[in-house]
Amino acid sequence: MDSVKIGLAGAGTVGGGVCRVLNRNQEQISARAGARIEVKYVTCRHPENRSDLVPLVGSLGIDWHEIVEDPEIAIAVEAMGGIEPARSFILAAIDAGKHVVTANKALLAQHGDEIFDAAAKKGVIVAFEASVAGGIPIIKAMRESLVANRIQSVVGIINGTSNFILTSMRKEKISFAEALSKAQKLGYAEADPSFDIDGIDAAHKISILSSIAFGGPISFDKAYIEGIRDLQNVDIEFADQLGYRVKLLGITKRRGTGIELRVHPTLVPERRLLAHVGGVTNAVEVKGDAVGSTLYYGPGAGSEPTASAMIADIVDVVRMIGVSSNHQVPVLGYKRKIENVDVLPMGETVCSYYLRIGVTDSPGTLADVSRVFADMGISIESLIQKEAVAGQGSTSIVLMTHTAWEAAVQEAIRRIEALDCVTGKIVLLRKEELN
Ligand SMILES: NC(=O)C1=CN([C@@H]2O[C@H](COP(=O)(O)OP(=O)(O)OC[C@H]3O[C@@H](n4cnc5c(N)ncnc54)[C@H](O)[C@@H]3O)[C@@H](O)[C@H]2O)C=CC1
Ligand SMILES: N[C@@H](CC=O)C(=O)O
Ligand code: NA
Repeated sequence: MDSVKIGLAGAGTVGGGVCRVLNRNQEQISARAGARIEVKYVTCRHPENRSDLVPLVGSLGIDWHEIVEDPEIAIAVEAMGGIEPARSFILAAIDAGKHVVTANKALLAQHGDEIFDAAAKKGVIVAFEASVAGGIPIIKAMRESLVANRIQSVVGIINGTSNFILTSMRKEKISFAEALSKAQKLGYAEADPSFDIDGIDAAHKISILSSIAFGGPISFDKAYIEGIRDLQNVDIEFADQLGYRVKLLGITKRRGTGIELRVHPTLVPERRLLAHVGGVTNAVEVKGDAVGSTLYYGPGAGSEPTASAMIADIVDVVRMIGVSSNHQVPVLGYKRKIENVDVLPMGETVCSYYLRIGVTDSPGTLADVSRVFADMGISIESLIQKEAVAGQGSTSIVLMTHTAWEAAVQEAIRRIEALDCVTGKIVLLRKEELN
């Protein structure tokens, strides 16, 4: 059996997992790939601390240039994370005629155009299954298995860390900080965890999926992004009482001649499958005109689940070595715009809303608030007015709206916050019906 040599830059949670799984399942993987896959060279910042990897790989070093300059290495695997030097490593590897496998969604969301362009010119593959939803084969499903469809929407829980935090806060009643620290210890979080809790990582991922679904370049810069950092327990509890779970969702869907692209904490009806996806697990619902609604579920982060996706890419590349780039699966709908759809401004999206309004406990308050909604043409689906705590003189109105334009809801909030009877900022969460 022939052998294919790979060079791996980055040997942390993900890179370490790639070495372990490749070594453990070497025989099966090689038989399936039709070639023996050998990790010739691994680079990381502190090879002196990675004696565990020594028996698993050819050699360990610090300088990724060695991978790029080694003509024996056919596939450069990037698991360093961040923008630099990951971008330089990938571009140099492409320039040297190597195929690339990466888990780096931040890099692809921001520099994907440059990287895929360079790869197309060189006729090499850039594979990125691990970049979205960890071990779930969502990229493969969307690029290959759903190719017959006009995609209508992609909606998912695509950040394991924030889902882990939300689940722990709700079930174990532990604090946000404690849940985040647990997720970091388990290797789920990004090097900068604000990417996870501020929705940026989910936005990187949904931008990649949106580009695959609808064609055109990756539009991360046009995504609306809101994370879970400011989410309060009281809203998780109200949502529960109303029959919803709060999930951080990545959403991209057709609306008229455009597409919505957004990430925010979302109320998901309890009866939907996505409401019950807990911990680090991810789930993505893809709707196509031919297939209908499909759901992909599995571990969205962690060492070996992510390694599983990277090794699948490595095997795919091994099978394609020598095949002309015209016969390879195209990267995205990329550049050859499949359809002429642009990302809509957030004001032009349509949702139903949960609003919690702090008000003084005085006559006419509810009428004043309701009048603003009526004036803006927003209809209220349900409303709870909490009883005032004795002696405090203030209370909350919690309401759900029917679908409305985001711009109209924002204007209503501006007007309501200006009323004398309203105390403080209104809390807004969006709702998604799903299947
Ligand atoms: N941890 C996870 O569950 C998942 C991570 N990813 C992505 O995989 C990539 C790697 O993530 P982790 O393994 O979690 O990170 P990590 O921090 O555990 O590992 C990073 C590795 O890269 C090396 N490295 C970083 N910067 C370097 C530099 N400038 N020069 C040389 N070596 C450098 C470090 O020494 C370390 O070995 C990131 O792009 C991340 O977004 C993707 C899916 C899941
Ligand atoms: N930090 C990410 C890792 C996987 O992409 C997450 O929590 O989902
Ligand atoms: Na994946």
